[in-house]
Amino acid sequence: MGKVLEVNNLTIHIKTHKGIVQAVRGVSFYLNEQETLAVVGESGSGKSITMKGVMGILPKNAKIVSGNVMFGGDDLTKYTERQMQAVRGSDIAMIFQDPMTSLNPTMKVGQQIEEMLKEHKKDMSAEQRKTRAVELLALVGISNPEARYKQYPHHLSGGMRQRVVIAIALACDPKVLIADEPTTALDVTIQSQILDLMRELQKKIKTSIIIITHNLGVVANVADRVAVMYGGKLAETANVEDIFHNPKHEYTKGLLESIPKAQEKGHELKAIPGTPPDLMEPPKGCPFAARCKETLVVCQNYIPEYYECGENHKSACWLLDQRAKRGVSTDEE
Ligand SMILES: Nc1ncnc2c1ncn2[C@@H]1O[C@H](COP(=O)(O)OP(=O)(O)OP(=O)(O)O)[C@@H](O)[C@H]1O
Repeated sequence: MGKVLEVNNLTIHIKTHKGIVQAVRGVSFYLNEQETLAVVGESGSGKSITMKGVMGILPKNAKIVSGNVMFGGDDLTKYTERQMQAVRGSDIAMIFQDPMTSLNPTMKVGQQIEEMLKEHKKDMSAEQRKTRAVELLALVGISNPEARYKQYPHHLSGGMRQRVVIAIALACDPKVLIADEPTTALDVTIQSQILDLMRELQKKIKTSIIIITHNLGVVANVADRVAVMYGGKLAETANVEDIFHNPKHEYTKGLLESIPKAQEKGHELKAIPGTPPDLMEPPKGCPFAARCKETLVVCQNYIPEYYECGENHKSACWLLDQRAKRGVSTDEE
């Protein structure tokens, strides 16, 4: 399967009045055609800034320091803002956390879908746009789409609004859809409906999807592969089965223990003790060392490289080093 997007060694710094935040520190990943990749990590791990870097919508104080974003044979980091505007929406679309902030409250939902078409599909007639808008509303599972087309966002429930946001994002058949926490603003039942919808849509329209979330639990049924981020770096990437059944990074294991299990009554949730590192002064060694139960001295001082743990499976953990495996101390003591 071909790669639709490839990010290599992306490094992004954010300038603040207190200093420079090293928000993304040499992140590399790829997205295959028709695949769903989940990027998972606690708040502040750098997920959103990474994707904003990919989309060319970084805040003004943020800058790509190095690395590239390869899409269709081009490096998007070299594109001008005008070129990126053409890419956004038509080739790569992004959905944000809160559907209410992405929708225009003063415009009917049908019109909002048509705006997207007007911008990117200039040869469509008004009639074709309307037909397409209604078709898209139906595609995202909105019943009675003809009537909904004429309604304003406040007429719709939260789940419906999120469906409209997805319809707008899909209007121009993007090759890649990036969904940033598409479900946090919604209740759990709606969350799973939206994720099911994304799964279904992927089969129908063959888009590649990146889902950004802090909740590893919600991606179990939707993702093909998972990239776990921590402290501005990727900790582990693997197929979803391996992440759940054969995790290699202590951070991934910690995230798994903190997933609420609905069936198990009295299941004790174990939040990972401690807090993520300050990215203004990132630790010298493994970013997770300070919270890791298995930490070695080497972890404090040197950043681990990525160890191959199987097919599509890489983890940045010193415990996977042959020396640690043989019981030889990699510590300096
Ligand atoms: N506009 C900004 N100005 C300054 N620092 C920022 C800005 N946006 C993000 N950061 C910092 O960059 C780092 C990465 O943030 P990012 O939003 O990418 O994390 P995240 O993993 O997506 O978290 P969340 O799930 O809370 O969105 C954090 O340390 C954050 O405080």
